[in-house]
Amino acid sequence: MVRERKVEVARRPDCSRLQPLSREVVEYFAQRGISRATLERNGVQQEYSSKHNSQAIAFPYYRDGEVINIKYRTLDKKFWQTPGTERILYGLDDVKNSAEIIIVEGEMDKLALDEAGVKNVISVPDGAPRAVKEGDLPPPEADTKFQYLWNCRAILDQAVRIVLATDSDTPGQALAEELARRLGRDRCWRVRWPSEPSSTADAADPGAASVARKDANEVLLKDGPEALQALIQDADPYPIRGLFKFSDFLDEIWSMYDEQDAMGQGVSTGWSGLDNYYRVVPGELSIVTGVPNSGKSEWIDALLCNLATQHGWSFAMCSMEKKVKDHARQLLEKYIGKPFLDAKYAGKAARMEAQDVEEGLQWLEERFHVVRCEDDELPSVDWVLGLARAAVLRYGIRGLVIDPYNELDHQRPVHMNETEYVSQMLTKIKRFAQHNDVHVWFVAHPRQLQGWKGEPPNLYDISGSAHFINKADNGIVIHRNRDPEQGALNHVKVLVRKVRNKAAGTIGDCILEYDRSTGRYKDVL
Ligand SMILES: Nc1ncnc2c1ncn2[C@@H]1O[C@H](COP(=O)(O)OP(=O)(O)OP(=O)(O)O)[C@@H](O)[C@H]1O
Repeated sequence: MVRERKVEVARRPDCSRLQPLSREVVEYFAQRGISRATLERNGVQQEYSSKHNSQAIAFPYYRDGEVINIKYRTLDKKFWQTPGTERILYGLDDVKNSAEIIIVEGEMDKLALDEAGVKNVISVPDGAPRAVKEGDLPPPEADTKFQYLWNCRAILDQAVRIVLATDSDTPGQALAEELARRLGRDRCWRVRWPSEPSSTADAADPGAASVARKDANEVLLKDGPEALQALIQDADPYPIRGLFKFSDFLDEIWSMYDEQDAMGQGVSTGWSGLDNYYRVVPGELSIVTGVPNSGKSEWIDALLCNLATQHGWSFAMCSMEKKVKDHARQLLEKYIGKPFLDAKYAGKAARMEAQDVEEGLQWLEERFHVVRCEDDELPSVDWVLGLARAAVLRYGIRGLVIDPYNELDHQRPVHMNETEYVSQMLTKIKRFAQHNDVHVWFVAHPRQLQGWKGEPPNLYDISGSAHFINKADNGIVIHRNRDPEQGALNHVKVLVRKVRNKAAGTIGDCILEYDRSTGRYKDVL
């Protein structure tokens, strides 16, 4: 059996007790710049409230000449509406068939604009929310707070330009956002109410009248009808998420100019020879490759040590192939400049003292954060980026190392090929880098090279996908000579094969000299 749906019929308010405005109420409006003629045009009346033991202003909400709701307001600002009535917008009959509609936050602002000769104005009935509600919009039938919009949809749908003239405070701006979400940002504009001048000259003059205005009524009262009309006329297009103008980035553009783009040109690697080709820019992604044992990890560690000591950077490192104690040893050797162990690799160099270890450990504590997966499973890229984000918030890291790529868990969905998968993963990493202003070094191995004769691999040799090179901001190949006839064995080539940001570098090769006992690199002069 089909259950009969109970249709709720909205109540109509009782208009029989409405009275013409008293002198006191007319005077109240006059003090706010609103004339008797405007009040009459909008049918504003009054009614005695026994509950409040005072007269209340009555704002009738008309639709097609019929009173659908009445909003009451005492002179000391107590508000109520007839329960059970249909919620609609105030002033609806003034915007019938209007291509342009102005929406304000209260009846007083609607009347203020009317006074200034701007008639195509409606007001929301219930003021502004405290904040924008997170998450997706509810379906219209569940959108109780904004039911008035859905009830007036036919009229609102006709507007091609909707000017949001809600208050300048936080709730007013939240209301503008909630309205724009529902009405469509592309046809919304917003009024920029005058704000306090920021110049110290003005601030220093306490006698200067405040120029900040919160709403239409205040502008009418303090600046007059023409000023109010002009503000409505000059409304700005409502921002559309994801669609910008360069002027939205003026601060960044000018600070880049004024500061000679100190960060955009990157910071020194600590090796002047390499700085000609590669400098480290926060927010970029560098892919580092090289044949096994070429020294990729060693070189990245040495670079991080330089960045830490010379620029005070700190890092999160996800180096899955290394034991933590070995990684600590390698970093300490670079920092202290002495071998950690009395072992063959140290040659004749004396090992570091316990005091050096103490000092170095203190430095490691400040500069490096280790990302490690405690269980046997391989970590996913999302897991690594989640921890790196935590390290940004907690420790302010400027760099992240993921070494190597193949030690991440690659659970590729069945519908995705490897190219798509790598592309999506690198997009996540780039987004992380950009949003957090963190430089990411991503180590990827080349595929097995057939008939390899000792030459450096190509970036396109990286196993998996050409996306590595396409998506990277920088592509670096680390290569070391293993043939004494070809040159010194401790020479390491840093082959900069891709640089997207011309302010930070260019393609080219640099040779560094490796000191096996300390793991340090220096320029070959
Ligand atoms: N120029 C060099 N001369 C001699 N030994 C070097 C040189 N560069 C690096 N090494 C040594 O090679 C070893 C491997 O270095 P590292 O782990 O950095 O290489 P990798 O390219 O990251 O290796 P893998 O691809 O296997 O991860 C280390 O013991 C390091 O000391």
